[in-house]
Amino acid sequence: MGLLSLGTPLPWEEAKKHADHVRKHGIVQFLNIWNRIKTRRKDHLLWGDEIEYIVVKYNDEEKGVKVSLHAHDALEKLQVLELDHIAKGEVFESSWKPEYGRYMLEGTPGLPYGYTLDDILGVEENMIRRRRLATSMLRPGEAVLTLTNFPRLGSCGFTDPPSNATPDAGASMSFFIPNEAINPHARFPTLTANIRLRRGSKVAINMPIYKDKNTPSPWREPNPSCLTNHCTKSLPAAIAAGCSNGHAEETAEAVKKLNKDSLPSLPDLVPDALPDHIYMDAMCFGMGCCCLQVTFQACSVEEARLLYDQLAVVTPIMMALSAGAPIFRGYLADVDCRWNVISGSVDDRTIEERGLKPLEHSKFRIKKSRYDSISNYLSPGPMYSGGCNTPDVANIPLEKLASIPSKGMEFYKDEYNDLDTVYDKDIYRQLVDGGVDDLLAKHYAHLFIRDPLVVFQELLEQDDELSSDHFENIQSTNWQSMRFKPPPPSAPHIGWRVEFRSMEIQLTDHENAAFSIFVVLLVRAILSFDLNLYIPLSKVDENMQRAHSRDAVHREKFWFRRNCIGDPNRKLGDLGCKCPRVAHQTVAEAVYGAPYVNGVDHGNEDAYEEMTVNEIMNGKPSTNFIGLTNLVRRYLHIHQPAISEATRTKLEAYIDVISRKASGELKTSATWIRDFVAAHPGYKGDSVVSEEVAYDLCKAVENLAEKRVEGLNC
Ligand SMILES: Nc1ncnc2c1ncn2[C@@H]1O[C@H](COP(=O)(O)OP(=O)(O)OP(=O)(O)O)[C@@H](O)[C@H]1O
Ligand SMILES: N[C@@H](CCC(=O)O)C(=O)O
Ligand SMILES: N[C@@H](CS)C(=O)O
Repeated sequence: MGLLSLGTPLPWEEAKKHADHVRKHGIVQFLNIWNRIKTRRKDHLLWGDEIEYIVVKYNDEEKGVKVSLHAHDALEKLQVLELDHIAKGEVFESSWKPEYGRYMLEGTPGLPYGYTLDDILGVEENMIRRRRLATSMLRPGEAVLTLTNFPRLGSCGFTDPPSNATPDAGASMSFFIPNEAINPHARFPTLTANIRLRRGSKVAINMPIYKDKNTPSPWREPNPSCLTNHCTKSLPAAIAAGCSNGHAEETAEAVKKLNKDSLPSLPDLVPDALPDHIYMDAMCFGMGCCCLQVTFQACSVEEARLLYDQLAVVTPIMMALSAGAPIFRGYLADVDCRWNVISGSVDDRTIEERGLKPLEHSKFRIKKSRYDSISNYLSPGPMYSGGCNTPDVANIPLEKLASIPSKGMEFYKDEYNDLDTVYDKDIYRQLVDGGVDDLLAKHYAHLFIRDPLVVFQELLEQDDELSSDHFENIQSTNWQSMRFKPPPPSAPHIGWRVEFRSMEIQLTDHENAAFSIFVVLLVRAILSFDLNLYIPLSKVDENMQRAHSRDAVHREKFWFRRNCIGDPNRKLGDLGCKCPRVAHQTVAEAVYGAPYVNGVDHGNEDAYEEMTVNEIMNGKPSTNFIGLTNLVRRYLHIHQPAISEATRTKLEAYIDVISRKASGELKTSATWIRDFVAAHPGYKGDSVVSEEVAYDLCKAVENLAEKRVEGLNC
């Protein structure tokens, strides 16, 4: 959930006139923050998770399931409860925010978790209590699910209470998504409308259909009956108004041929709808999906930059492992993740920016949607990363660190920052003149090529010393696989944070806890062993696409470093370890249990290769690659005497979930859902997920999460 400012949102024609103002002041606001706290050190490694929920409403007699638009009322009750506690000066155990869908909730811990390993063990319990609390606010017949996508989102009559799509009006002008399904907070409909208007057409998302034994080939989606019933009168106008997307001539032809009594297949009617694909035309199809995000506070800006980079490499791997979205609009898709759907759902680039026409009115050719994988690494490299953890750099002022001419800096920039990312030169100059180094200036000058999408009349003029609203406006509508978050000016106690954003929500709290805790422990291992996970960003992008495909854990390989150990001879004490028992150990001793032998352990220092998820997570003995789960285990092992046996056993149980998902012993959520559909007696092998199948699926997911049935999967 992003910036929730309130006021009168400007329509796109007005908002765009203020884009330069928002950008310019946004950068001034960032510079004010930067110059105030860039040298701040020794913040604690706090962290928190964000869980997104879908609320469904069952009709047990008819075996029906809808998304419940009353979730919004439950959210209001949750927020009142939270505010009551705050008014009494108490901390409430959870915090609740709106999300894009009116049928969604977002819950976080009331306060971020602390940095001890015992703190980590409270996470699952907190998630369980959050689920119970949210459930207690529901109406009869409703349930809270942690399901990445509601399987029939956008199918006929998918909301409770019923509502109709209005393709000739409303924020998204969707054939499938009614306005009522969108959260009424001004941010969400305004984002929706302004993305469409800026783009010059509706968004167009096409996910390949999963070809089952009875799925026709080629598959041309019949016009959904709801489209026929509700929209025939206004359809020609709606298609012409919302759907031209650079195909104006084809659209005009389709409209001419339109016969209201016998509608042709969807691709015949709507030029954006591709044969053999599930077509989606609205922001809700993506932003109405649920994810699991984890935010970390780093001890310093340098450490935050390092974590941003290293974790970015891991985002596709964790996405593949957490895959949970095999069904869209009531059809089985040949993909397992939400990522490309969301990416398409907020793709506000104009035709020129997308490279379909020469640049005339737009300023840049832009390769990616606002929602996508990161485009720049931020850290000059592990050797300068240690921040407050590394005694030998802890006392060097940041200005000096950034200006040290180093082979490392050149190396990381040239070899790994290889996406040739477009950035705004004027903003880059504004940042550099304001004291920001090249890498960070390029990062923000890239994010700031985007226009602000939601501009509130009342918030145009701000005190740039006190507010970061203009900065957050652009920052929070760059939805990338990682987010680098400066401290807000209003909360001086908060430090530099990074947000890990690629994971899909898991069906159970145990799995959500396992994924969150694994990323937390990986952060510890990265910092303790000064790991080096860098590969070229172009390879990270390739990995992101591979992670998206069906059963990527078994069927794909991913680029990864053969050697993750930065400097095997470095002493743990030099990396900030204060424990006298292990501080004298080298990284190689800690990781491999033996001193480093040149060339034997690591081969070519900088090589990367394609590995399966199992190899990346559990190790590849033939190349001595230890695997991320084992690195995490080694981190726990070296601290063994300080960790109680009980804590160690519980942590191992979480690591084990990840390890067994990687090995295929446990199914991903997506595979579990696919298998459920395939085995359902009502499924006809034709890729169609009927409401009856969806009902039983939602019930099964609810039972699994509520532990009414023994963990089928975990
Ligand atoms: N100082 C902190 N250090 C680490 N994590 C924090 C800190 N403060 C809050 N968090 C955690 O960060 C997560 C996101 O909280 P935040 O209030 O930043 O949400 P947000 O603005 O909705 O973020 P985003 O829009 O980027 O997802 C929560 O899990 C919260 O517990
Ligand atoms: N729901 C979105 C994330 C929304 C946000 O950025 O807060 C997702 O699944 O990735
Ligand atoms: N929830 C996301 C997408 S609308 C945001 O507010 O940024």
